[in-house]
Amino acid sequence: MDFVDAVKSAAHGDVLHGVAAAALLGIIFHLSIRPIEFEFIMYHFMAVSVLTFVGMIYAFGLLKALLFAVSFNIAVLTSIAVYRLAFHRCRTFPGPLGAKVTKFYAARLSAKNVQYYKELAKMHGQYGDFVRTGPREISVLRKSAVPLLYGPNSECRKSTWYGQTGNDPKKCSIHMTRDFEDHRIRRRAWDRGFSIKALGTYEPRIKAKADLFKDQLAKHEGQPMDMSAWAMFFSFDVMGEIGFGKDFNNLVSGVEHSAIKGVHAHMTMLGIMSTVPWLLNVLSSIPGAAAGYSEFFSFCAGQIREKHQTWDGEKYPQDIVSWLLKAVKDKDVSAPPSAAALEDDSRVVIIAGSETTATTLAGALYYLAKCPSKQKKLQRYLDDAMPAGYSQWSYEKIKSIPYLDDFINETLRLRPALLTGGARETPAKGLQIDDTYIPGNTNVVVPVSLLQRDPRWWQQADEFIPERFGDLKEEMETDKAPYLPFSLGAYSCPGKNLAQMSLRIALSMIARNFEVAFAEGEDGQAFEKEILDTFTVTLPPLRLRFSPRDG
Ligand code: HEM
Repeated sequence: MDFVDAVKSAAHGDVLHGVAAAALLGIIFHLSIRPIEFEFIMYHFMAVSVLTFVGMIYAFGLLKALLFAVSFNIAVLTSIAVYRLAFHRCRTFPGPLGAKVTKFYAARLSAKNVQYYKELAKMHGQYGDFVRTGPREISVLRKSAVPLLYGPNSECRKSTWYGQTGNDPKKCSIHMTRDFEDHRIRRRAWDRGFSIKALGTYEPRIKAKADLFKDQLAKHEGQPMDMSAWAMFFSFDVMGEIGFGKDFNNLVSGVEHSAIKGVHAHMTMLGIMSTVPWLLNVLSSIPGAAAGYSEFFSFCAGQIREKHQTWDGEKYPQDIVSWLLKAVKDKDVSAPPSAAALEDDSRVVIIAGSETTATTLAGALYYLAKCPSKQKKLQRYLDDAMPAGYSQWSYEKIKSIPYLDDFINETLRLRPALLTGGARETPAKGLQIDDTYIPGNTNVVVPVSLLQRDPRWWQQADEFIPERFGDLKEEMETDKAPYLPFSLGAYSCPGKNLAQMSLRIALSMIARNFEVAFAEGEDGQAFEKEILDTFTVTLPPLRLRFSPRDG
């Protein structure tokens, strides 16, 4: 009996044949969708499934429809599991059984404590440097993987993770653009906004924000202040100013901007769900499901509208979004290809620019408090550069204090702003990493936070030693160790110089003007151990006390 007959017989009450036909259909369905990136049409598939189910109820009645649907789904899932375990191109890689079958395994691990990077560490401890962490995902803990995945000649594109907000390159941000060529072209508009000349226009405005920060620290002299929150206020205000030419007013009010609140409130959920590449895609397609972000989305859209009206296209752009608008106005090929893409880019400005800088600044302040001798050393360099006090501050002066950069670099080594992000997909021909061949079209994760603390390449790996980037560089073989807090290559961070500028300005202001110590009852343990892996990092509170140094 062939398949059509089977369906007919089902219609005539032959339930068993119907169930078998549905199961067969399930297997055929799985085999036929295997070559495509099905995660990107999952939402459509689900919608079609619901319609088909309703049609089946109409044709066969509820009970039979249920039976056929269950049979179809069990067959699909069994076929997927058998294929992934026994026939998949990644089948020979070791890893937990659950991870080999489904990415929901990673979601479950992430949901435990939202510290997926720790789970990755455990898996690498158990299975070695190459672990199958998803059906077609390998996590690699090898220094040699870095240039192959992120180097200038890498042929690896962004992984399927980047398709989770939709896979239309005309509508998504630069960060979610997976196609090499599309990305390369769009990157030019961004890079103009971070040129040396553009940075020169940003510097005095960042300094003005740092001075507002200084006023708040002085006002709260000796009182505990949550630096996870205040570092965020600083960096959001900087990105408001440099990203949009707008005052977000966090530093003055001491309150988080309402548009950002919703984003932060949903960061944990985002961190868990984004481990399954299609889950966010499906949810974001359901009207109302992303309500938590709606204020942030409409805020950014409003900012773009406002800019369109107020921006003088003849003037030299004063902020990053104006650089993107200029590309649109000039009909430059690098311009965001649609209004939706421009809006998405504006959201990236805030998220990519603020969260990362804030967590790094909070991290640096943590180390100031934790390592008083390093704090003293940094203060000596700053005092030498400004013997008569902070009034002598200039960016030129602090930029040439190598220890300030060493301090920031070491913070970024121990506390990178992206703990496990930045996965890449191997080219169709695959990728050879040392003696291991990774098959083509496989997502590869390089857990940066583990790599940057790996004792195989880093001496006294868990200790905060800024000198490893300076006087002890040769002795500690720093240049040979894997270090990529801003990632590397074509998709690396375009905002690196801006971030470094903000961090130098803020850290030099704080260390020059204040003694930094843990507040009473704070020992930094939670800040050290309880950071959440939500693509960017979510920090627990860090209560510090600031006492003025001069007078
Ligand atoms: C300490 C601060 C910062 C750190 C550690 C950092 C780190 C990173 C990393 C690791 C990536 C690569 C992400 C990936 O591969 O998916 C990235 C991308 C990006 N960053 Fe940053 N970043 C920082 C600050 C900034 C700032 C201030 C901006 C300014 C808006 C910015 C804008 C971006 C953008 C637009 C991308 C996407 C680039 C692309 O896909 O071509 N970042 N950043």
